[in-house]
Amino acid sequence: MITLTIAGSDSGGGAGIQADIKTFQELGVFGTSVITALTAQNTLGVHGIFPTTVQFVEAQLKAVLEDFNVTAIKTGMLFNSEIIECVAATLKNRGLPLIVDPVMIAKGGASLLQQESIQALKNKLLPIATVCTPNIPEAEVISGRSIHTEQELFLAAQDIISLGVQCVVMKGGHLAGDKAIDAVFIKGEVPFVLETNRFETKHTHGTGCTFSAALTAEIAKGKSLQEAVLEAKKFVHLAISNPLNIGHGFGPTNHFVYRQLEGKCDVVCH
Ligand SMILES: Nc1ncnc2c1ncn2[C@@H]1O[C@H](COP(=O)(O)OP(=O)(O)O)[C@@H](O)[C@H]1O
Ligand SMILES: Cc1ncc(COP(=O)(O)OP(=O)(O)O)c(N)n1
Repeated sequence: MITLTIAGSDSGGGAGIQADIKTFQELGVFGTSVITALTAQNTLGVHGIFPTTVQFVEAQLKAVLEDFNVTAIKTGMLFNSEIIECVAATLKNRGLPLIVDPVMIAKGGASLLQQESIQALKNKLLPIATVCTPNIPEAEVISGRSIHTEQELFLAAQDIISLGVQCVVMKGGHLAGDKAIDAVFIKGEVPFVLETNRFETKHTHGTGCTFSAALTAEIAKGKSLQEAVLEAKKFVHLAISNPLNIGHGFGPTNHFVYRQLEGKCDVVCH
């Protein structure tokens, strides 16, 4: 199985391309990459961004797609409208599962997507996406609604599905409470929730990238959306709850532990 991640590089190794490739590897799929931007980043924050030219994004896409039999693709940090439009035009009509993690702002506050690119994300990329995995602030930006209640969460998910996405996973890492809850909306099906205990830690850098990469790996293996989101939730929960304590700030998660524990993790599904 071969996957492709189209995302930014995190020199600190906890998020972006690096988190994706590590996750693919741990889940037994071969990862390829298209790098949209270099970030000078560590556990203390994003210190610089150097975007790739759209011509070179296109060259990387061509090189990977003309040689490898890719079975699922994910996007992360896309940075600007030109890159989004290039990615969407290249992937349109290929019929491959596309997982869009609509990365906008790093936890430290750095902007990883230019504000004026939201329309390109909504109008070009999401209509060809299989799954979109927003956290709550990203879902608010895409849907244009503030999300404080279950009803607002449901309506925001419907708004995103109406853009053409088949499945929306609303990641609840930013919600308060002692549970880490993600709500899964699949077009035409009854929504469900995946729930684990919330692990008290500051080392959550790259959780969203890791979750969406695990989801992509499982979809590449041919798992159903329901099976794939469950396995991705297990992967990220184990990675968060067994921290490595690396760096002086908000550290990365533990990408090794899922394999070491053979994926054993309690997730409540209701
Ligand atoms: N402290 C935590 N304990 C357990 N799970 C968490 C914790 N923080 C986030 N998660 C889980 O990590 C995944 C990524 O969520 P989130 O942190 O919201 O994404 P992002 O990095 O895009 O903001 C979700 O499955 C979420 O429930
Ligand atoms: C290069 C790069 N891509 C994405 C992110 C954001 O990752 P995320 O999983 O949302 O985690 P935080 O950075 O928000 O902790 C990133 N930082 N860098």
